[in-house]
Amino acid sequence: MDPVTSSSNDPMVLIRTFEDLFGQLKSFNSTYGRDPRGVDDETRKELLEACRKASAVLETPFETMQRVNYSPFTLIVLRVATGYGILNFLDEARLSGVPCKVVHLAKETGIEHGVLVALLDRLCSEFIVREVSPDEYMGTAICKDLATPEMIDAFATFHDLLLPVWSQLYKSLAPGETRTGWEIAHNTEIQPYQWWESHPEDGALLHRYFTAQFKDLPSWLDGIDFAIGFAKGASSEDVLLVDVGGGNGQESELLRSKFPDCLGRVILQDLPAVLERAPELKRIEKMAHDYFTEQPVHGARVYYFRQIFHNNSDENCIAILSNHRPAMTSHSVILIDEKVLPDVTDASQLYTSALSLNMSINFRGLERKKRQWLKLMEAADFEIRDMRRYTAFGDCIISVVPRTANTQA
Ligand SMILES: C[S@@+](CC[C@H](N)C(=O)[O-])C[C@H]1O[C@@H](n2cnc3c(N)ncnc32)[C@H](O)[C@@H]1O
Repeated sequence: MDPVTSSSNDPMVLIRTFEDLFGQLKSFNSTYGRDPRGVDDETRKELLEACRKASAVLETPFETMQRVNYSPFTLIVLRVATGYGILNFLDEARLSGVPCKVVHLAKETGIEHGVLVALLDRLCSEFIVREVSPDEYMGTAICKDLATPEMIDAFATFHDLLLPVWSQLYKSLAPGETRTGWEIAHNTEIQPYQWWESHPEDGALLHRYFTAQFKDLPSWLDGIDFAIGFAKGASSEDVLLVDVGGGNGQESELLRSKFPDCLGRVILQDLPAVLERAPELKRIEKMAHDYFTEQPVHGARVYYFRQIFHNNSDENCIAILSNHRPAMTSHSVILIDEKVLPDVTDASQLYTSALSLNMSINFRGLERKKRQWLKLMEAADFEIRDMRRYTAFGDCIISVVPRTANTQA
């Protein structure tokens, strides 16, 4: 049903529906403490979507306009609140039961009293904080989840590195404009990953974010049986996995920790500056390599790409695949760890549609729908052997091999 145009014919039915719903939501809000025990994730997500739709329909045009216009402040306020440690003070207040006074926060952060109150009021309206009495606040259960080092990095990445670039999308789409949002925002032709190589602080922040962002979700190794499917019969000289563009190497490390008995080498490849900063990991070899040049490691069981193809246009992806074809033997497979979006969109695409725009604005890349993956592999002359979803956010492990078999053993 179209949520905007449809309406009930009978006002009494509508009034009763409002009353029932309001009563149920009030009861839900007073009993549900951010604890989904007993409710399956599918049901939780469906309810979330239904609430979001209901909330969009309930808004007046003025409310919609103000919500949209001020929406960047959610990120901006959380950047300040995590970066200045405000959420930590408020979470301590929650734990101790003693509210945190604005004068205390002003002294600790150096932020002016009036600005702090406005920040805290915004956090209250996001249900992250609650006002206990005038000028006294306390964190909620949501505050606890956001007051972590990983969240500081996440909000800093999006606020400092991405938000200024996103705001150039409109300009980048103007007739005759060929630059991406990234190129306009930075007034450069240097592409993001090359630029970050010479901006070590930003590069390190970004890679900390990449390392941590999915740590609470199932992993690609929950989607496949690596030991049976790929490592069977491998000797210690064989290359088990090449983690192409593997960043800090957390996925290689995960493989080693989940399958400590699998024989074979694990090689982490990325740009030189990234590998210099990456931690040393046990039983993982580092090798600087540009994936736009021919893959030097021949005959690996698996060439693994997580979040590489979405950073690249179809043309670039075809070049990357072509650069791997000569290295692959009949034992080799490419595993692509990426989102496969549904061919028909739905309201649950709130996060993934924004992710796709982010890829386009920065890299001329995109999150691909199933039909786009099929078309890309067809154009690259690769065959999709398997496509397995392992999270509720469309993350899939896609196994591909060259369609024209390599003549090597
Ligand atoms: C989105 S990150 C993904 C990192 C890692 N695979 C992960 O999932 O956490 C993309 C990675 O590709 C690397 N990269 C970008 N261009 C590259 C190139 N031409 N050759 C090799 N690696 C590259 C980046 O340095 C970065 O580590």
